[in-house]
Amino acid sequence: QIVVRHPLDDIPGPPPQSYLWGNFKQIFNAQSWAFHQSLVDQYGGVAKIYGAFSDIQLYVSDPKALHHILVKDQYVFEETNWFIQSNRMMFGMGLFGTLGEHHKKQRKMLNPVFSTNHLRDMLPIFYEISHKLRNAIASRVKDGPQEIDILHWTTRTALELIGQSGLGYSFDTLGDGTANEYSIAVKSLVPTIFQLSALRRFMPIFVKLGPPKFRRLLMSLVPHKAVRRTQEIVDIMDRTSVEIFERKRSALQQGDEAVLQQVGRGKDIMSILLKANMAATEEDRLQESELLGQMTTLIFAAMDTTSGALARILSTLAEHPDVQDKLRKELTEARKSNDDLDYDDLSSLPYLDAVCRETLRLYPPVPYVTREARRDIIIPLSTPITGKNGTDIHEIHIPNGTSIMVGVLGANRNSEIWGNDACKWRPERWLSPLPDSVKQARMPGIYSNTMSFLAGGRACIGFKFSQLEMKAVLFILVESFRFSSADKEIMWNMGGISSPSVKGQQEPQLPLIISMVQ
Ligand code: HEM
Repeated sequence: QIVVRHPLDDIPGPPPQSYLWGNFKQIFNAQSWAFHQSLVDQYGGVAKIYGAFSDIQLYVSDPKALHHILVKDQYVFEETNWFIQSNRMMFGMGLFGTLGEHHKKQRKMLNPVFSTNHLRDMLPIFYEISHKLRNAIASRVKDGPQEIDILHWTTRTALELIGQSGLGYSFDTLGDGTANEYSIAVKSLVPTIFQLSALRRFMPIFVKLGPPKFRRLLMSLVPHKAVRRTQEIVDIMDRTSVEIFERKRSALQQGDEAVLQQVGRGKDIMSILLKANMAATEEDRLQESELLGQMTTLIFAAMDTTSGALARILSTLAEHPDVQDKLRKELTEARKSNDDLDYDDLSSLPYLDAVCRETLRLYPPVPYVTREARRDIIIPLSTPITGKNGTDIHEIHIPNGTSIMVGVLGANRNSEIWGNDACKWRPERWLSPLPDSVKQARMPGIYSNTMSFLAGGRACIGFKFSQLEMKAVLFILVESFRFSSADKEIMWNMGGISSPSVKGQQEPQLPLIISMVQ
């Protein structure tokens, strides 16, 4: 009998549940939190897991291995083919649809747009929207505490924040009027494509089936409601992007006065990008289709991440009234006059910063991402793991084609790095120097020794933008309102982006009791 050995045979990990599903159902279910955590607790920085048809994959949270996967050897460990191909179909040739040098060229053009200087200009927009949100909630709770689905409001706010400051376009006045077609479409995108998680994996085959028109026809024949809805959503997003883009371009051609008349007053990401692109050398310049592709990419990347993070912070504050009171004290003391705080003052409020960091560490809105080795490669580990045969493993030979789950959650909650209270929400940890183990771990993440915004050339381009918008919203909300838990069990559902719901109910929501601060 011939026994074929696999290079990853010695790596320990949980047994597959079945040949067909491997550990797939344990990894990708809405309540996989404990399973992800157990991979780190039981097996260390690298665990072997099985995908569908028992495809051998790795769950990685070891800092040095992550540095290789996301930074040093990032062009070996690219996004998976199905991710890139399905993103191209949905968002066009934006940052989520390109690889290698092409992606690098787009980042080069986009990075300066996210600079601190531009962010400073966006802060007034963030405040304006936060005040609208405040007024909308105040009108509902002025006569006494009310149960309010805060996710509904953080989602509308997050869309308006990225709409105005990203696209220079207002989708929602945060009033009582009905939502427009675009906001309805974009809000249902993530839940809809979540239903297509398995089908998306066939995208690399699908895109080879002839020209786009033919594929579109084929797509319309697939007997699946979510496929049809995705098509509708993509069409609406595409139509809107083209319309906004044309308006922007014509304003730029008409000159400064016309630019200033627009929502965002020409300070939004797309206006800056368009201007920069016109001034760029031939070699650096992006094509029009690439600029268009960035628009829905930005909305998609910014909306559910930000709204989920804001909702998570508010519900965690509701569970910890002492922290909420302490935070409110910091905010009210900081507001010396009626003015909103400027960029530097808002960014450097220590307790607000600690609350944001701690929530994003413990509850990363994107709990994992996937990558795929595009050739055989060896990666070293910071901490050796014990192989199945009892010997220490210091480096791993990864075969071409292996899928990697980058364990954001696992890395952020590692007790060897963060201490025994790694799984506890404790903002105070950020107010004194972090333990030496955190510095020594050298986690490659771009944000506060965590992986929440990832690392390397595909790390979150909007991470500073996101900090600032969240702080502006939290400043206004927490000084005005008191948040407490409603008598309902909240489930946080793991997915590409995590979202809350009430136990026993499907649709995303997060009810909290809100009252005015007297
Ligand atoms: C709490 C909020 C946010 C979190 C936790 C977050 C997290 C992430 C993560 C983990 C990635 C990597 C995804 C992957 O490789 O598959 C990413 C990428 C990205 N994010 Fe964010 N993000 C947040 C907010 C934002 C905001 C507000 C913006 C825009 C203003 C933004 C724009 C992007 C873009 C464009 C990418 C793609 C980058 C690339 O491929 O080069 N994100 N984000």
